[in-house]
Amino acid sequence: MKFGLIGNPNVGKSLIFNQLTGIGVEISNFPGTTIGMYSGSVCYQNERFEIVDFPGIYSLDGVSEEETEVRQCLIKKEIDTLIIVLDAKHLERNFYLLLSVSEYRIPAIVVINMMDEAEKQGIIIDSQKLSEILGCPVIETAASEGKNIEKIIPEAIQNSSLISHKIPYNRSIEAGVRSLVKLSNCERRDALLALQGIGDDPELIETAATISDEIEEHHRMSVHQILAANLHNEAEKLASEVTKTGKNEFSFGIDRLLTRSFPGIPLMLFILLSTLLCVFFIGSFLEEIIVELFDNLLINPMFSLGLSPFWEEIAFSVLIALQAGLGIAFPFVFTFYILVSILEDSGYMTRAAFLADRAMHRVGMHGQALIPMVLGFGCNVPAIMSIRQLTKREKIIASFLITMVPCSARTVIIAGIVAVFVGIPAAFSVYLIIFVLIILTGLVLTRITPGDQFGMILEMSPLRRPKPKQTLSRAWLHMKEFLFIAMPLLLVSSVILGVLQYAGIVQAFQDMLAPVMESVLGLPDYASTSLLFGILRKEMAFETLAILAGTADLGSVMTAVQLYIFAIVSVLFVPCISTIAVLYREMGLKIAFMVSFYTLSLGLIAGFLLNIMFKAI
Ligand SMILES: Nc1nc2c(ncn2[C@@H]2O[C@H](COP(=O)(O)OP(=O)(O)OP(=O)(O)O)[C@@H](O)[C@H]2O)c(=O)[nH]1
Ligand SMILES: [Mg+2]
Repeated sequence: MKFGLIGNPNVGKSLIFNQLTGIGVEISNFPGTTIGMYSGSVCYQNERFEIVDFPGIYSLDGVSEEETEVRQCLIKKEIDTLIIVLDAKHLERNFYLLLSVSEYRIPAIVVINMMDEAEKQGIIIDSQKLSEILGCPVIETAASEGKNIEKIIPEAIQNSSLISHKIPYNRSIEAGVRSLVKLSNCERRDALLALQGIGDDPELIETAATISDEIEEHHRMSVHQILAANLHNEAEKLASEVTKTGKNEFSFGIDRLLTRSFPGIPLMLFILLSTLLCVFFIGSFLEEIIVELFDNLLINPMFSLGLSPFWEEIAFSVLIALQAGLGIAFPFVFTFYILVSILEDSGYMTRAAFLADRAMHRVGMHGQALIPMVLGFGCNVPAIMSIRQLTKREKIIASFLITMVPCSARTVIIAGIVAVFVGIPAAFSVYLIIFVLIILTGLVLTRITPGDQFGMILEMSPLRRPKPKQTLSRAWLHMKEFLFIAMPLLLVSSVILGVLQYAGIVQAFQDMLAPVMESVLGLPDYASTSLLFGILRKEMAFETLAILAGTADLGSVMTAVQLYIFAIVSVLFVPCISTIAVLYREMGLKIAFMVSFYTLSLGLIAGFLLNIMFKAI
């Protein structure tokens, strides 16, 4: 038996999935967290059951990749029982999806989650009545408190049933569906989709087109619009039948402050700047401690061992790699993710996205494109994966812009090199340069990329107090990736680098590129090797610089200007290999190549211009 958790974005599906399976998929107070499907297993009475966490969707008759993916899964009957998760505070909107799902004739149970918040807002829900209307079990839960989660699986196994509630569609739609079912011998659900032009059977689509043309002519509305209106009306009716709303939402007043241009925008700048300052301060404080411990306890004692030059080179490379990885990246990455998790879980991120929306429109993208951009601050890889929901034109623009967004690894470079060795104002100026370049790139691409620009409603996450446990576990989820993927990669690369250095190959490579490094960028020759390693993972540009310079105290071997230029070039220069790989998968070779070429040129040109400018001063 296979269960599927289905529901709108941000209703708590992944939290429920984690609690049922013990797996730790990412959860956050930001719509669209889950990208793709996660599968896990849950044990009940000595039997194992599979459970799938679907990405959040608003409807099943859209054309976005997520909606298509979920729809296909339901059509192919890959799921035996659906667990439909609703947000108790937004039943009306959530019922829209529930009603569309009911057409798929899959046994289901309904989980009304977020009951804790609904109760606080004085919303009373008659779940008994809802269960009677729908003809399937309804459970009230509060996943953040673990309330009633244990009831979900037993109920789904024993009592799940088809939703018997019928949606009163417009008469001409019902007539159209009936004739299509008779003519093409298809299922009712397929007829409903075919009338909207969705489906894989060209014959069915063709027959449906003649019927829908008639309906559309008669109603002067598309079938899609008529169906949506019918579903909306029914969802509204259902919600009013089973809910009683109490007091107004407490966040209303605060929300007005946060989302108005004034004081919203100054507040946003303040919050974002303070977040970066915290990363810089806490990160450098922790960094100093770790670097010193490494120097005193491991690196200096290693030199007194009297190893042969070859082994000394290797041991030194490994120790410096460990020092750079743990001492430089760890403090910044961890602090960064804790702060970002707090901002997201408090619900502030969607408010910031809302404010930035207007600016984004000028850059040619709508609110929904902001979600990938915000995700990009963490890591560009999931950000690129989440552009699937955008239109082709926006996908192209987003591919360029997201790969320029300073992700956590770039923050490590900016914080670890510029903030520590050059100064905090200089670190902010790097962000400023990047943002100006992102805006300029966006402005140019909007002009030259063909296609329409659409409007889009961005859903606000509720404002809530972040939970320390959840914040820490999210930061840990990202740290795990750093420790188990980045650290081994760094260690292996450092050994290879050590061997190549011993064999003189690194020097030969650097000599070849030395003219570019020295005369164009004003950097020492070994910067070329670091930049190359930075393509593996961005922060490795910084870590290998420390390895090649032979010290984590970069200020003693490079000037402030050199460190600044190095940071700018490595931050802009070619996205990391994982980003290029997802770009290739999502957008094809041409775009992946164009983005890489563009960022490479941008990095080198910016470095060159800065070099000339600093020389002139
Ligand atoms: N107060 C409260 N918060 C909850 C509850 N369930 C989930 N949350 C919070 O709601 C937010 C969204 O939870 P997720 O599990 O990521 O939601 P999702 O439905 O998987 O979202 P998408 O992946 O975007 O579709 C997180 O911050 C959770 O901690 C609940 O019952 N009560
Ligand atoms: Mg999720």
